Amino acid sequence: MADDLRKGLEGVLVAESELSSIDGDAGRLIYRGYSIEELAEGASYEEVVYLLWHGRLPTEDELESFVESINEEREVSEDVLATMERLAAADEEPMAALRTAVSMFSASEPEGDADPDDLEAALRKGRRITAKVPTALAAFERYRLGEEPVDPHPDLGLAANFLYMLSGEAPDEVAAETFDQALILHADHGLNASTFTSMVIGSTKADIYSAVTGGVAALSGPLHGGANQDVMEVLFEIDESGLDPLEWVEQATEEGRRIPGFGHRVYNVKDPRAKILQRRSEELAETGESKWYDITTTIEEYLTDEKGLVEKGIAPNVDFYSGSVYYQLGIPIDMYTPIFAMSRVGGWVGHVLEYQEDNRLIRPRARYTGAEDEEFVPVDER
Ligand SMILES: CC(=O)SCCNC(=O)CCNC(=O)[C@H](O)C(C)(C)COP(=O)(O)OP(=O)(O)OC[C@H]1O[C@@H](n2cnc3c(N)ncnc32)[C@H](O)[C@@H]1OP(=O)(O)O
Ligand SMILES: O=C([O-])CC(=O)C(=O)O
Repeated sequence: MADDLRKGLEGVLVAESELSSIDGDAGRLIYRGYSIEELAEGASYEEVVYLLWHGRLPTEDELESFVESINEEREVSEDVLATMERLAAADEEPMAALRTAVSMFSASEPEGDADPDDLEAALRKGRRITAKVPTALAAFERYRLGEEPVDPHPDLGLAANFLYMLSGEAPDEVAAETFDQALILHADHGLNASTFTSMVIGSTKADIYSAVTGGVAALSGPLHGGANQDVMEVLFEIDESGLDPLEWVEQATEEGRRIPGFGHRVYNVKDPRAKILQRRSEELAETGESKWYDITTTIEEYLTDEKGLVEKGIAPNVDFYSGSVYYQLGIPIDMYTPIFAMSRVGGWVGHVLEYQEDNRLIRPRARYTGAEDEEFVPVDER
């Protein structure tokens, strides 16, 4: 058995997957062979989820019935709503509320505890989770505002409907398209920490609700999905500091601060999704507030040109520009990471089921560095 220790499992191959592939040196991302740029431009989030789950793009009819099958499952139980209301009143973090909601969804699962080897049933459950996450999240936000939840809109797709359920108003075309694109960009990304977490849970043949709940938990950390909120916090900090963004970033790097939204385990160059989101942020800045876009580009230029971070392989990741996009869409900051989760459900479900087709319990080991041959002394003699 190999004894080399790969901390953080960096570069370790643990599975084969047909879902997505990242070329970290070229800055290229594909979902099942299709470039992220083309999918972001031409597909909808539901289309991409279909692609991830079924291995090919849907026909028009297939897409229509897939969207319908998601829309039919969007309602959440009264128990979930009541819990969202209580958690909102208790000022709970949205990611924690979402984690709780996903865990609760299983209580109203119409197929009950299906056979763990029934992957078709698991996929239907995954579809129910995908459908319900936006409803639970939007309800949580409405309760926080002291408002009643808004029922899902029968004619809107997942992205537009989420914005509708947040505000009670149907979004304009630009907002709906931008948000849909953001969901596509976040849908899958190889064996990132949250996807791997879901796969580990799935590999024990625990159900898909458990696997997705674990995915939400893993995504919440600042080294992973939590970074998009941190980027916006940094932009606020800069704005409130009264410093020129350039001065701020000089000072911050001198203090050795890590800039959220920079660096990635796989990319050594700028993340292709950051490029797309940067363009969206720029477009929104043209008709709205340009401050946030300006600050982010100043930081990026400084870290690239002056600090040479990009030469060291530390470049903007997907989280760097998503914050300013969401902010301009009027989405509350602490919903950014839950939105990431809302999209990544597609990838989590896809990877868990793909792995289970040829399942092997995931169980690595640690090199033991503790004591040997200690003599046990009973507690009353210690
Ligand atoms: C959706 C996502 O999950 S994308 C990632 C979101 N997370 C962030 O944006 C948080 C900021 N970034 C980071 O903390 C890291 O880049 C990670 C966690 C994403 C990747 O980490 P790892 O691959 O483990 O790299 P690691 O943390 O070992 O850093 C390697 C080197 O790059 C430096 N570095 C990494 N990220 C940054 C950063 N954002 N700013 C400044 N320096 C950085 C580290 O200081 C380290 O330098 P050293 O070797 O001189 O000590
Ligand atoms: O791949 C990773 O390590 C992080 C991630 O989920 C992403 O970039 O979308």
